[in-house]
Amino acid sequence: MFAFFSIRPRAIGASGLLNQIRKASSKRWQARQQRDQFTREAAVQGLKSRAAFKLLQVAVSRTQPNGRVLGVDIIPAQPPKGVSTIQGNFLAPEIQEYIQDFLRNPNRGRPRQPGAIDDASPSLLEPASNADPGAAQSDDDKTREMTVDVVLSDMSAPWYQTSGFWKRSLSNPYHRMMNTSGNTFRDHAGSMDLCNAALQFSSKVLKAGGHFVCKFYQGAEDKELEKQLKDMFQRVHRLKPESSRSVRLVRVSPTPSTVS
Ligand SMILES: C[S@@+](CC[C@H](N)C(=O)[O-])C[C@H]1O[C@@H](n2cnc3c(N)ncnc32)[C@H](O)[C@@H]1O
Repeated sequence: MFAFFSIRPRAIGASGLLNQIRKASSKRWQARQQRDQFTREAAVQGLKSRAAFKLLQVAVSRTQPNGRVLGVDIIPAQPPKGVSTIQGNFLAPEIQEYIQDFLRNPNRGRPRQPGAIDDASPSLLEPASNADPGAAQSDDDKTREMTVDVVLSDMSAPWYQTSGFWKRSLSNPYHRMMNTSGNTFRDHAGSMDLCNAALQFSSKVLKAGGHFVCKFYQGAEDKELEKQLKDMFQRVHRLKPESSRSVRLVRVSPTPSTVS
């Protein structure tokens, strides 16, 4: 159920008070941004925001010159140069299948060479092959699909969009939705679903020796996630990065055993 509320100031004085509160909160936000070492550093390095410290732009710089970086988000996001993006719900099986298709094709996400023919893409002109799409994949086929070095998830359930609907350009998409509801249990449960989906997906695409990183909100179910990680990977680290302001934690697991 959705409910709409509007707050109408009862007297002119109340409107002034609201403005003052807004200004004070905006000043506090600005002061905190200026103090924040990671925001300052991001500005110096020309990165999009402090979030970039955790994510895509860093991924691009670490994987140059031959790597590929694919970002997935349910809301429109302008990718940094050198990143491919898919807009879709990662929890939907068809989106995960689409991502796997992308990964299977070694030419996707790379600069096109003049005159090169993309052999790995299915032709739109020729009839589809007679191969039974439901045929079971052999173990060899599955292993060949495990080509990814790092799966990194900082997904957190988007909250309702409340402003910015008028922005319609791709380079400046509408405001990001809030990423926490303020309800600790709800944030935790939502983040566990997203981490579990990312982990399950990793078991299909991560190569032996690959890494899995995910962000989650602490709670009752995270022990179970940690147990699963320990079954799949040789080392599991749990930490709260310095650049994170909130109580969220990140679990990092380098040097995994073979994921099957
Ligand atoms: C903390 S933000 C990450 C922002 C982004 N990494 C960046 O650097 O700007 C969490 C993101 O997870 C996305 N998200 C949440 N649930 C998702 C889902 N089911 N599928 C895809 N993306 C999702 C949200 O839309 C949001 O942009």
